[in-house]
Amino acid sequence: MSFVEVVIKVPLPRTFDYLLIEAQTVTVGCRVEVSFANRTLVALVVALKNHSNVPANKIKPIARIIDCYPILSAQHIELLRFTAQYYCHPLGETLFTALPASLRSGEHPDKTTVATVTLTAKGAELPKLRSKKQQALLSQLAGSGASSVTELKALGFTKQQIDALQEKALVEKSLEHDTKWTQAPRTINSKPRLNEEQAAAFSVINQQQGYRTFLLEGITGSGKTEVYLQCLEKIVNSGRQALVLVPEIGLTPQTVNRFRRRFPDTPIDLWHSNLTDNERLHVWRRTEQGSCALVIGTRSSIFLPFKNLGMMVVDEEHDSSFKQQDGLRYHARDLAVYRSAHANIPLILGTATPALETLHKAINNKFQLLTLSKRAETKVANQFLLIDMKGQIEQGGFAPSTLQHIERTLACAKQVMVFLNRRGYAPTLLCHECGWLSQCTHCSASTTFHKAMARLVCHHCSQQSYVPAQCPDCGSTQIMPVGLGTEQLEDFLKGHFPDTPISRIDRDSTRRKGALETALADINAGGSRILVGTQMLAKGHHFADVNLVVMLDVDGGLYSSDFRATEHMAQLITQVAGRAGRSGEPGTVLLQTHFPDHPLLQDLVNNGYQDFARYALKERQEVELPPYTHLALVRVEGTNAKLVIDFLTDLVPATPYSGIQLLGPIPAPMERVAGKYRYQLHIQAPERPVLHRYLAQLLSYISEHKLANRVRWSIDIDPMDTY
Ligand SMILES: Nc1ncnc2c1ncn2[C@@H]1O[C@H](COP(=O)(O)OP(=O)(O)OP(=O)(O)O)[C@@H](O)[C@H]1O
Ligand SMILES: [Zn+2]
Repeated sequence: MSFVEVVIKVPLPRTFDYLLIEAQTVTVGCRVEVSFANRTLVALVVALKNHSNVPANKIKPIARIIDCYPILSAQHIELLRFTAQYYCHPLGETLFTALPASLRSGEHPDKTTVATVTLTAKGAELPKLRSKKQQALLSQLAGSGASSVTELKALGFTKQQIDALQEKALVEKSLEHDTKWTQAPRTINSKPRLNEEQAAAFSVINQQQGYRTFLLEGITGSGKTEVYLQCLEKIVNSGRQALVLVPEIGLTPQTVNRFRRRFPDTPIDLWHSNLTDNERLHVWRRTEQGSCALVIGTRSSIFLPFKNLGMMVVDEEHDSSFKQQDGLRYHARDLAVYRSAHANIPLILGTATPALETLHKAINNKFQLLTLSKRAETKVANQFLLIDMKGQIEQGGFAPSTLQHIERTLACAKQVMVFLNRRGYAPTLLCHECGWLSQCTHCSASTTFHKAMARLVCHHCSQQSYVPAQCPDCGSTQIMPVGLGTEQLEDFLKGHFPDTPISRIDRDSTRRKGALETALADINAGGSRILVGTQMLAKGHHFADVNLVVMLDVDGGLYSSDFRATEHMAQLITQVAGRAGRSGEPGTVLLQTHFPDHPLLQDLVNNGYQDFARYALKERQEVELPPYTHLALVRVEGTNAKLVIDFLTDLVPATPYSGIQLLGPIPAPMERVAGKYRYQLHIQAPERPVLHRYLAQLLSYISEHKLANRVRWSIDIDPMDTY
């Protein structure tokens, strides 16, 4: 008798055996249909065996075999097995999380192909068109050759525009996968000559055979991307594929265009959360069949099944968007390290502000440190100025001297960037008479006042309500906004500089499709002179004319209960500051703070992130926090606070476990979100194997616990924040 061991998408940390009837053949990595708890479900075969411990009268046969060929290779299953085990997540859920939705639901892997678009001979003549967008699409294609739909969409083009050109017979779509690109040498467009430091880093990486992780620590604007591009050239020229992981908001048209311009006839695909299910399936298949050379993708592209991967790059490796914050809480950068070691290929982690974990590994020679200490285009470093806000008479959140700086910069025909990491008009409303504050009724948080929408919005559960005309508590009409948001900054600046065009970039202003692309294009064309924005504006952009960067409210990070807060603050300040003075003249960075003498802030602005980070590592070592110890969180939430606390209390053993430190149950920093109470247990160990052994025991204890089904619980390995 033959049996198959399968995983199913259920939250149980185990596999299931089914019987293979004679004449049925199936291999590991194929999907089958099985009956499970009176339902028919898609399952994935992870092993074949001759024996099963399930009694013969209990074992059920497979209902149907879906695939003749495996949809996951053994090597890929191995990566996902590791992921499941490391992140203490059920293997079934892990495998199904990695798969694109269409494959999860049992559809044929070639159910869909999303076209590649090329100019026809008629299109190549670039006829004049009435529609500007269609004209732009034509010239894009003239420059790029065949382009994937995912790429064109990332550049802001739409399906309608592509279809319109097809109707006019100016473009054609082809549906086939082909690997022709691996044979012909690629066209590589002109590139700058690397400076000395870039050349040194490039030659080390380029000579690397097999696995090695490089930390490319290069200050903002030092030309890290240029180093990636030149390293990738060798990979695609040898017919191998590469994955470039970028933060969620790093996938800008500018980034895409940079790769496209350098590799004009190389198949490039994009992977991010806005793809349709069909597009996802298509990119998945293209990587698997080897028909695309480069994927630029966000976090989950780490699970793409490349046929012949030759290199991986993680850009802005410190970015917290690489960590998934629910379900399978994996860190794409950490999995990239594992994956490249297994595939025996080089990995580049690039950043101006390495995560302390990464820096620690580089200092201990687990990773190789490569440094770029000079800006590629500007010779002089930016100047930092701390504006002491104590006792200042603010206008719209700005100190008078800040406004003077802005005025002077505008007068020199340069652009100004104003950064505040809070969207909306004001973070809360206050009743002047009784002290009432606008609070979310479902969360322990205040609701943000959005003036243009005339709504109060909770940024944690998205609940919206009308702005009250009177205080709900005392009936007073003296309700006023307190605190600052980007919407208010824009309002104020428009009043203060009435003739100056201003762009605001945050989640609210860019909700409409194409709005972000339009705003960025406008900034780059020099149309807007003041840019106001949240972190969407902070990273990766190259605005040549920005000469002054103003950061408001940097104090939050200095006094926070989260041990990573200062690290994140320093990264943010450095990244935002790096937007200034990117071409030619050095820029100025103004930080408004109430604590200009704070030692961390002083260290950061006088000695730079490099120095700050090494000092911060020492501090972590002294207080035995990651990366010197390893941390896991058990997070529990539920509508009944008592059940949540009882359950967590019960997980704390009566006698301590050797090598393990427990803290909790403690309330999460935001104790209630969307009506649920949230508590956590911190588990810390100096050695990773000790932590994982303990977690394995804990998991089996939880699986038998009578309260485990009455609350929502999860385990977070290497948590990025404690919220
Ligand atoms: N060797 C070089 N010679 C001339 N220009 C260069 C060179 N290397 C990079 N540049 C240019 O310098 C600018 C900054 O380079 P790049 O974007 O690669 O830096 P980065 O380190 O990736 O920046 P950031 O961290 O801020 O995103 C770009 O306009 C790039 O074209
Ligand atoms: Zn809420």
